[in-house]
Amino acid sequence: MSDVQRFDYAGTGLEDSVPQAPWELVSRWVREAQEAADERADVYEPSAMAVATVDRTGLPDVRTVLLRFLDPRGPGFVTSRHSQKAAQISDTHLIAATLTWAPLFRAIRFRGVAQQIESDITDEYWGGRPWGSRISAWASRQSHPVASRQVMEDTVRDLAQRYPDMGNPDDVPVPPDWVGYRIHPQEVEFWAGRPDRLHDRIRYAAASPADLDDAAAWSTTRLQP
Ligand SMILES: Cc1cc2nc3c(=O)[nH]c(=O)nc-3n(C[C@H](O)[C@H](O)[C@H](O)COP(=O)(O)O)c2cc1C
Repeated sequence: MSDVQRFDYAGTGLEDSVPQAPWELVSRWVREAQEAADERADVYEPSAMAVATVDRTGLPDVRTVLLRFLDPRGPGFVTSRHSQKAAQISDTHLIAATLTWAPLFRAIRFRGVAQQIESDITDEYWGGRPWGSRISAWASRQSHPVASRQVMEDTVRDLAQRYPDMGNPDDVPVPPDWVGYRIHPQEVEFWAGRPDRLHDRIRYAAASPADLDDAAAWSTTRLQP
């Protein structure tokens, strides 16, 4: 890695005066990343979010999911109750995540507890997914072993016959393992890359998990890069 390319970061700084609660910045940075992805080839999958959980022995785990819900209660994603992450959430409730937009020199980190998202919200989202994705979700017992790819493809073929694509959101029923989690945060940190690695970091902290727009709950600290 010694020949790694080095280039300076020209992110927009976080001035000393930031909003009292993190919601305004979270929603603005997510929106700006999505707008940048529409306009720039170097910004793609702006919703990709690394989500860390902890198992019952204290061993951390991390994987990428897509940010699918964002409101003042925190960022949310969908997954399977069969997954390793769901088991870890059930065991410890602890969760952290980061959204990183390297070409924009920006990142946001969240730490907090996982909350299950209300099923009317995740069911509605289910109906908007492409038919093939809905079939694949039924076919997969996420994070469990399978003998071969052929086994999965055979399962998909059987399910496609059972739930054919009629072009309707309810062609494929919501599977029982379909679940969404949100990160109800206790800490939110904004990172803005600046020239000469003199980056900006502003951390919002609350005494306990709080809504992102609850001005009374949050205090801010500037951290050294
Ligand atoms: C770009 C990208 C997006 C992904 N989105 C999701 C997602 O939204 N939900 C999900 O359960 N897995 C998603 N995955 C797969 C996960 O990274 C992971 O493999 C899977 O959830 C199983 O993780 P677990 O065994 O730790 O539970 C995505 C992977 C990538 C690379």
